[in-house]
Amino acid sequence: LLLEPRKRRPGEPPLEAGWIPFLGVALDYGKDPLAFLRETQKKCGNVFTCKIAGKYFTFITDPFSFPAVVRQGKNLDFHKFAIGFSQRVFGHADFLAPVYYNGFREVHSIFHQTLQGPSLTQLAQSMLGNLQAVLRQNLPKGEDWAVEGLQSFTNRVMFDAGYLTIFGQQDAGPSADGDNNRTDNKSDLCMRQVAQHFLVFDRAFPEMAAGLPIHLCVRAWLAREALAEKLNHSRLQRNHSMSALIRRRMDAFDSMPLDERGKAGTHVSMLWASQANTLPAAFWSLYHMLSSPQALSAARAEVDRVVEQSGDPDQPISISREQLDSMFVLGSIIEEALRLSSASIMIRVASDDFTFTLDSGQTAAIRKGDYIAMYPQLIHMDPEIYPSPTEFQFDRFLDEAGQRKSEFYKNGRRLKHYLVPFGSGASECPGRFFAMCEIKMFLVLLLWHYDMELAQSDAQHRLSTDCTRAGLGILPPTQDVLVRYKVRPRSSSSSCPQQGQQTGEGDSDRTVEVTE
Ligand code: HEM
Repeated sequence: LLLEPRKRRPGEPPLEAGWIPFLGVALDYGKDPLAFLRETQKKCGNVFTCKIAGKYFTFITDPFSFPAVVRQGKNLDFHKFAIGFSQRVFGHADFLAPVYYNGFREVHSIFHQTLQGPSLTQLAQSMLGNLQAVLRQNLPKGEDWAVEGLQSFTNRVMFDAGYLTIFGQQDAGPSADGDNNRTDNKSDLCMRQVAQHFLVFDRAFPEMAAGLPIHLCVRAWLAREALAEKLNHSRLQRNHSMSALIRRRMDAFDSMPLDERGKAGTHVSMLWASQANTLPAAFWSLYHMLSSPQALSAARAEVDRVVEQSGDPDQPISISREQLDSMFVLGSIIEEALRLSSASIMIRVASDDFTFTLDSGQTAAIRKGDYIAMYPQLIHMDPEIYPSPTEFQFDRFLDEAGQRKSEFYKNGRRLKHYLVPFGSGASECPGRFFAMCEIKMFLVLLLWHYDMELAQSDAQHRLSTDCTRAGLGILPPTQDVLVRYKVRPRSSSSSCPQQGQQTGEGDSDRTVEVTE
């Protein structure tokens, strides 16, 4: 029965089932999803169903119809797909089982309580302290240029600071020179191992997303188990300066009928969610800024203006809520980098047969169990919405007054969903404000403390995105590029973020607040 070709029923959207049994159009889709969807849209219109690896996906490609999907009526379920996938990849419990239902709802509400609103201020404050500490430990202090891969540099700094902010740090005890605030070699080595395991695990995501069982991706499986070992509750309990997000999740999981490995699996999923998109997004923001002389000079002027107001340039940077919010140039650079590199897919499962009505009034009959999919890259690369869509224009998200631009049009109508790197509706990323904030702070610190430029040969050629990860979020570059950097001469005494130290929420009196 599985091999019997599905017939299009009256009222259903056009069906692209390909000619290969089971796979359907999986190969064409997998080669270049954006090109495939554009072609099919031209042929079939704004709604069509594709058979991909035995499953039926109905793509809604008209951005004006997105709100009807993300409003998530009773017929469209987000959790069924997301939890099934997450369980398979991270090896945690099946949270759709009735025994976990109430506990899971509570766990889900923790995202918003700890990543947004007043908690975000604390989290951002902690991240700023950790970023300054990591930079202080890693960057050259003399006047010579250091040379490194931009991706490896970004991953190192952002992974370490992000990890310490979310999971806290192991108590390393006083170091030989008596400096309690320094991370000694032992815990530094530990952090490098965690980062290495994370990258190995993350690299296997395209295969796992395509359905390959993790046990067949042996290196990824071993890396995942090593991460789960690091994030088990007895170890985490020894960490200090842990975020409220993880503290509250630990309490919630302790009150559920889960074994220790099952609890650790949920923390591995949180580690992945907090890092997998942030690292490439930070990379592209920095890369595009360094590649564009206009972007770099506008960003530097903005940072100098804002940071100089905040007191003693020799002290670790403190940034108030208003100051961070007033950095529209950096905001525009990050949003433009996200627009160019984001290739996520939003999926819902039809929990019943129903009829979907598009914004135009056109209807489409949907079968129970089919997937409804939206692919925001179609919007991000639409030349009608974004002229010269493949070009980086640092001021694309600035209006005439130099403030954040939020008016974009298609067919003369204003769009609600013009930039969707964080998803939308029930599945919208709860960490989006924190993500914007941490990338902004990363750029502020680099611009303030360092001179940085792409190595000459790398400055001339354009990097491309790694499309094998299409559907998974922010695409990384296909290769790394060299960057050189040194301490920015400022005054005789100011150099790098000297006094910064790793901080947890509430550890520091710096003020960093961000707007949602
Ligand atoms: C630039 C950085 C980021 C991007 C582009 C991004 C993007 C996304 C997207 C597209 C989704 C929805 C996936 C879906 O529809 O299934 C998502 C979900 C999620 N993200 Fe992010 N994210 C980023 C950073 C973060 C950070 C820093 C955190 C936490 C500290 C985080 C936590 C989460 C969580 C917990 C979910 C799952 C939400 C749920 O199950 O309802 N993300 N993210």
